[in-house]
Amino acid sequence: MPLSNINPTQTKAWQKLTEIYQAENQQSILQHFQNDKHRTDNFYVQFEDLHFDFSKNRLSQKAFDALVELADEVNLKSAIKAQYSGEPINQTENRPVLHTALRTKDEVKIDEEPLNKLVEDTKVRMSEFVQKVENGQWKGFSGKPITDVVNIGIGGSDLGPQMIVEALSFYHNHLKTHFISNVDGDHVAETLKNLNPETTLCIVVSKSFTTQETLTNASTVRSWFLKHTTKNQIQHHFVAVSANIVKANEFGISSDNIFPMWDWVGGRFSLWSAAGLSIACAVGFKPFEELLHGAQQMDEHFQSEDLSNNIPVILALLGVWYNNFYNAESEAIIPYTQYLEKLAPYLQQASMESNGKGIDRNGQPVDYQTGTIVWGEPGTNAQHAFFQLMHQGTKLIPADFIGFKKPLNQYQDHHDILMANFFAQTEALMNGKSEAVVKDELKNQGLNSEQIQTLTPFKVFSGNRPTNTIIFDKLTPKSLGMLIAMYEHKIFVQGVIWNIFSYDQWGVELGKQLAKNVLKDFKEKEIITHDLSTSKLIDYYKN
Ligand SMILES: O=P(O)(O)OC[C@H]1O[C@H](O)[C@H](O)[C@@H](O)[C@@H]1O
Repeated sequence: MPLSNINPTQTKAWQKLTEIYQAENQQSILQHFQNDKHRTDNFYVQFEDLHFDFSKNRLSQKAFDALVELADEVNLKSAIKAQYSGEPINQTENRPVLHTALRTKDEVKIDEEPLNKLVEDTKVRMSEFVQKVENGQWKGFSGKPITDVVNIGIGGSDLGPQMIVEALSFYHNHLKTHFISNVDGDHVAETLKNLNPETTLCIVVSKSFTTQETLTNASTVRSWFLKHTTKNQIQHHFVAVSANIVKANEFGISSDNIFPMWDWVGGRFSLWSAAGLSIACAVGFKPFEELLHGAQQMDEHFQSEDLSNNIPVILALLGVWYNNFYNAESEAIIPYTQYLEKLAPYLQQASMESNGKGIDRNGQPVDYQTGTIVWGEPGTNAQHAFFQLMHQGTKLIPADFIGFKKPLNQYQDHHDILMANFFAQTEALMNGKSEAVVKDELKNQGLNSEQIQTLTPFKVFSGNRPTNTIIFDKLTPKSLGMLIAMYEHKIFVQGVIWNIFSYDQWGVELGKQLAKNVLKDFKEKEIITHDLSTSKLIDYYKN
């Protein structure tokens, strides 16, 4: 059964939400606290070691209830069922969406064909491979063990693995992991500079094995190897992860060295598959399985928990509330750990490639806003960069603050300062600072009344800026798996509500197509018609 096809703005719940918004949008978060003494109990969910507090939002209980009704009215529950049961909910590509099958023990089938064995067999192969590389059994052409692993891929074949590898740095083994993604030759050059071909292993990750950037980078790295070794021995240094075995073979990678990807796993959701081989190489296979286990726990929560107590659903509904009623354009992700430096770039692809769509599931242009702009940086650095705008700017930027109770390294004093900032920022964003308080402070500093009058407006914080607080005990492979699966499901829920297809990405094709034409212009002097502006610019580049 396809996903239901409901314009969200035509639902009863949307009507209700519009009325609630009109009646309540002038109420501050602080007023909501005054109106509801149990707000901190009502607006939080504890699941495993995940503490999710959403009390600091411009949201009354009534608005929250209506948002849950919206999820109900667009048949979210049956959409979740459809996804997990392998129905082709990626309709424009006629594919199921089953990255969740990579982390479940339940039986999963597509058209009566069970997938579990495929998944398990691949995991066994991955585990054996990783073990060999880790313990030095896998040798380079000159008989030396591998010291460096290079992931060559782009988009989903890079961002997820790279983000996780970086996030789990604390758990790394002796292997050094590198990522080459950009077709910019400087990226390859800088990476190869410090590598020894004798001890380097490349994992070429490309679901299609036709991606221009990845093939260009992989060919350059292959040539680098061929300067030092023979064609036959290259097998010691190249493995591939792909759904296109033929193309990977053509590139020169033997079938024994190819790990499968499947069309029922979208690129940006593929880190749980063999696309995560670089993760497993960096931390070992067991921690990789713990990552999957964390994600699987979040899957269970998402599937079985009531909508009103369901963390990804609540996150998604809050996003819709701000995007469609408060007209917020973006949302910030602020992890208070340097390990999650790559979380925002990863979520940009996961979210913006999924929900950056303007055509609904009827094939009609939508007349409401869809995908938000996702951005962010770790705290406290972000505080010294863009928090000025979040505190006093004219834009409403709802933010997720992600923190951990315990640090991974020994510097507890640092962690206390970090977390003090974490709590203080959400407090400041919500409470702001009133004119009266500012005036008092300036008076105490000895300023005269004229000076106080002049300075006060600049020092006032309006507050009322919403945040979610997400706290785990510790950054572990398991908690990381939960966190990432939580955002995956948030994205899915929003796509269902906005009545768009979240799992295709046609919008990336046009640029690729035109780049091929431009390249032809560079190389073959064959003139292709461009618009005047582009022609002039190409001419400038060529001459
Ligand atoms: O894995 P590949 O087939 O090389 O694709 C790599 C990436 O390129 C595409 O253009 C898409 O935008 C991404 O969703 C995808 O992850």
